[in-house]
Amino acid sequence: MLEISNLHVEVGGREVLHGVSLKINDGETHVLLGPNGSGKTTLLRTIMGFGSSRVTSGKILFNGVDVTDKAVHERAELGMGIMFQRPPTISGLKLGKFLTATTKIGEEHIPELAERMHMTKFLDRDVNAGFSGGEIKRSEVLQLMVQNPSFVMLDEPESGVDVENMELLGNAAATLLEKDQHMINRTKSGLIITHTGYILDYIEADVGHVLIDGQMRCSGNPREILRSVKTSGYKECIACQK
Ligand SMILES: Nc1ncnc2c1ncn2[C@@H]1O[C@H](COP(=O)(O)OP(=O)(O)OP(=O)(O)O)[C@@H](O)[C@H]1O
Repeated sequence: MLEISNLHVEVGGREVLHGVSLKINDGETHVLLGPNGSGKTTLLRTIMGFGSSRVTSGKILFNGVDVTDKAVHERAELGMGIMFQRPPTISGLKLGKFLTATTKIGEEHIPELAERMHMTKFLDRDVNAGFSGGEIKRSEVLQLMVQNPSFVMLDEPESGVDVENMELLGNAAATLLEKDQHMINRTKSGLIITHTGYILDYIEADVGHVLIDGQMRCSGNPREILRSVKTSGYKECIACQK
């Protein structure tokens, strides 16, 4: 579904990603770990096409289409969706109107999904205006549910979320990624940034990657990588690479 080759990316005039390659097949979920500031969010924003990230070389193929120079809305049309770590407030735009404008599954499904994400009373509020940390996460996942992307990117879905909301978000993310379907029938793929790995209690991920200083240093079993990082920090990954 997604194939990134030798991607170099500048942000604010400085190269942040130094030749990142990544392949995610149909139905696979990958998790991305790495120290603060290593370039994880930059990678997701670059895949989605946000202008702040400038691709200086390399290529992003999505279902065989070269999207490297495509606009965000074109990538969204092709089936990409992202949950931001810190989404902006959109004053003057009600969440309900936003969902109606962006839905791919039909607006008749919005009330039921809003209810599932405990967001019904937020539909009349401006997008993210005064939302708490957990409410923002629920709003972001609700937006993805109505957009129904085939490639789902989640940037730290666990941060600032209490135990009950984690369960709600984790189960919703599993639905987004069709985790109830057998692998061979699954059409959705995902890339999830996590520091804690809590999301892995709800989503069985297939591959884990470690990004350090803008380079992929390691790929493998996500739970093994997480265990190693929790025990020894990222120095094991650096030593292993060397
Ligand atoms: N607009 C910008 N201008 C300058 N530098 C930027 C800009 N956006 C990001 N950066 C820098 O790029 C580097 C990578 O940032 P990024 O947000 O991708 O890291 P991250 O791995 O997601 O970190 P975290 O785990 O803390 O969320 C950081 O050093 C950050 O300060």
